[in-house]
Amino acid sequence: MTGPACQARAIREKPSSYDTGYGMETKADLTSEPIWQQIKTYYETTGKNLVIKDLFANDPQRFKKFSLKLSTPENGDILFDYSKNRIDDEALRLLFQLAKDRKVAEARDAMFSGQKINFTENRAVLHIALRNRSNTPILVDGKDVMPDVNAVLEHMKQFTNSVLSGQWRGYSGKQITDVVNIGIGGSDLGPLMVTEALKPYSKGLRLHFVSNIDGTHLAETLNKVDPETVLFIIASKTFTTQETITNATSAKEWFLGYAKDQAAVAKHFVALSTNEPKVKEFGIDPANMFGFWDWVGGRYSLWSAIGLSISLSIGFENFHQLLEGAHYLDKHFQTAPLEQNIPVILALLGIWYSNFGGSETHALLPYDQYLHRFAAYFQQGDMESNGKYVTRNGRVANYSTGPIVWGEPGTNGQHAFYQLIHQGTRLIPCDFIAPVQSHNPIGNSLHHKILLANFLAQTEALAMGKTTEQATAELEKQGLKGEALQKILPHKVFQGNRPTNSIVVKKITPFTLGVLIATYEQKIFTQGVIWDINSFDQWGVELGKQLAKAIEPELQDNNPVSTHDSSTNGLINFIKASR
Ligand SMILES: O=P(O)(O)OC[C@H]1O[C@H](O)[C@H](O)[C@@H](O)[C@@H]1O
Repeated sequence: MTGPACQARAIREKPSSYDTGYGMETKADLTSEPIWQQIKTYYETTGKNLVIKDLFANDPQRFKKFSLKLSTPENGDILFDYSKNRIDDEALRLLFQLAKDRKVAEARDAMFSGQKINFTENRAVLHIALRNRSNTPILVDGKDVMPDVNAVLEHMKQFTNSVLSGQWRGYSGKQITDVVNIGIGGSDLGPLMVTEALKPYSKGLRLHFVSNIDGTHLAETLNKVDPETVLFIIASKTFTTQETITNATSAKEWFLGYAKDQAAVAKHFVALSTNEPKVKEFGIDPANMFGFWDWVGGRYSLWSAIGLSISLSIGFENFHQLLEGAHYLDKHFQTAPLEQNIPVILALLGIWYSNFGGSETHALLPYDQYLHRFAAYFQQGDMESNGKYVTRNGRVANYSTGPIVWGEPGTNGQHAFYQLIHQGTRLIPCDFIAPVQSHNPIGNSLHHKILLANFLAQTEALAMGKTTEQATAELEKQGLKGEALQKILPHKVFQGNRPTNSIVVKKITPFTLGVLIATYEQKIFTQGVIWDINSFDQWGVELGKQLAKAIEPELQDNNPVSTHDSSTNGLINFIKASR
């Protein structure tokens, strides 16, 4: 056989020098997919001219059509309203086709069945197993991981109960009152975000988190705790992270300065890690180690032993509820048709705006003070997962991938950066998250009524804006006319057409929080599949670590350096001369 047919066969049969991990052929470049071109054309001809206000005016059924309700067994309904977007039936049809053509369902099934989809590290991606409360077997290299998952959960339960009941005592016989989690990145952000979000469920221990290598973080925390009643949790998947090991070593020195007995360490230090030899080397008894596995990514690890501080804060039953909520969402993600699949819809809307509409960022705006670290948590969750320019087939992507994620809780954000969302020159898709019920209905729920009114008003204002006619009428009412009115008028007009999603839960409970976190995790997964990137490695953080290791010894003495670029040399030499 010769000619193009032979060539095509040769291309198909060419052994791949890497494993894409999905058990399927390497994908075509995204922008050369016919569906990509179709969406592009549709965006250019129709999509960019869609006006949310008109879409509502022309379709009384729009909310009904573009919203979904999930009914949880015991935590009320969850409403997902995506009608305030610049989309119509055809845009959605094309986007769902994109998800199909990019094999989102196949990739999802590959993840859930334990395939090593994190091919640059040759690892499965199984945070879903950590919350697989159905206990269906999940195999990695032919071995069911669920017995190990359940054994660690049991260990966490026993330990939590023992500390909370007061059975676990410090070296001088006192009960534990404070827990200090020492970890960074995924070993910090998740437990911190969740313990803050679920504070109303606290069982009484005071929780502290030390992450930064800046000595201030540890010093300020140690000032607040008593060596006789503090428990240090050293949380590190690798147990080699410089910040965490340095902070943990200093914490141990501080502790021994009071306890003066090496044996006391066992009563005040536990480790959460995949690396038993390093845990031992640090001086923590393996009996006080809670393990997990290489198939748990750091930024997906709050469901693992890394969640021990969560369990200590809210009790094991509530931690279990968090897992149940995430599992509930996982089942939705696995079984709902793409057209009714909330994470998939969120992912596709993000792609619509970022790849076709040119948006650069995505705002997460929870109208709940307890969720004040939610956006910070998903900065790592999203940006470390999808901040990649190399595709799975090793090429440089010629399209944008992960967005810049940011946000603050409402209403604080309204008085800070919402101006730019309303009247700035950039397109900023926003997700609003709100609970119907507050944990603190003070003032006969007055506060919460005002909070919810603001959430509703903002999404309405962003979508509908204020026309020239409306603004004119308002100014006239204030007595302005003629030139004076014309001068101020353009500043009072809101174009609107700013897209938002609204997610409303009955209450922020462990279960509903589990649903929310898993929703965004699976959204990130879906986008990574469509963009054809590996969402589960993070090589991009390595270079800075390497260079820091090389620079650190150069800061030992005061001799000027000249081995770097002139800026880095200049900065180092300034620091040396100024200390
Ligand atoms: O848990 P550790 O091994 O200490 O890692 C902590 C963090 O360090 C890194 O540099 C990674 O970028 C993060 O993904 C990780 O969560």
